[in-house]
Amino acid sequence: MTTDTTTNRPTRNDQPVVSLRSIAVAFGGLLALEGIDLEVGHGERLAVLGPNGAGKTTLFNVIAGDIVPTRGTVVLQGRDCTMSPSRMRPGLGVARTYQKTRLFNDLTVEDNLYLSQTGKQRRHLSWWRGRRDAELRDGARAIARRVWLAPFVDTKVADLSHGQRRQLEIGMALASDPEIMLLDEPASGLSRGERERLVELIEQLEPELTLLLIEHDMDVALRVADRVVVMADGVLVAGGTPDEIRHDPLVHEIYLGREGDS
Ligand SMILES: Nc1ncnc2c1ncn2[C@@H]1O[C@H](COP(=O)(O)OP(=O)(O)OP(=O)(O)O)[C@@H](O)[C@H]1O
Repeated sequence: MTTDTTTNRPTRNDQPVVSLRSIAVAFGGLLALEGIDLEVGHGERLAVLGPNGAGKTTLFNVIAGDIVPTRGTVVLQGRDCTMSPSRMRPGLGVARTYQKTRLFNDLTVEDNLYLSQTGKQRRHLSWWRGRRDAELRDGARAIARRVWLAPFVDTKVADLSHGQRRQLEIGMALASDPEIMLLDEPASGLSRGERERLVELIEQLEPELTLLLIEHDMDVALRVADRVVVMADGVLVAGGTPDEIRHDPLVHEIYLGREGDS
């Protein structure tokens, strides 16, 4: 494996970008994940489906370093990262969004994006040194354009619509220039029109970006993904193309059946 000396990240090769091997996570007596083997390729768009409590967020927490697995190995871009803490993961190319919004409501869109770039300071001091404030301002506005918020750079987050906040959260994650992006229920609580816009936004992100998406909305998940895995009770129970998953009776029983019950 070679390393890009400017970013200190492993460079692209044929290895999977994300490789989880025999992952288990126990919370006391509860096994939230068990025997998870999962590989995600460069630029792949993977949707993770499953009913409440299936283990989807725990899976993301393991990839993002928020949880050290009880057993198993996490390999990101060829590097064993099992024990590396979450603060190191952006340097390994990982960014994520959360179910609950983590924006600064009283600041503008530009200020939020500005600050999300300065967050790199801790991670890439060499990157930060010599950069002028104006460059970071330019960077913030460039990210706003990437997430279709250019007309709102001077708008306070508190005055954005729910959908625009989701767009901004994706922008905040993009600010660390990630190779792997974890989107945790980006469409939750959005109107039909907002969901449509979000799907289009996600679809036009750079094809090189590897994307993992947790989404309860099957329509959103199956449109955005080129591969889907389904979880239930901490294990992977199905996987395939969106079309295969759409017609899988087991998936209907496990996922849609339970969702319909709730
Ligand atoms: N920090 C924790 N401590 C104890 N139990 C936890 C913790 N985090 C998650 N769990 C439990 O682990 C299981 C999996 O939770 P997880 O949040 O990963 O599921 P999920 O598929 O993301 O659910 P949802 O769709 O509701 O977000 C659940 O039973 C949950 O209660």
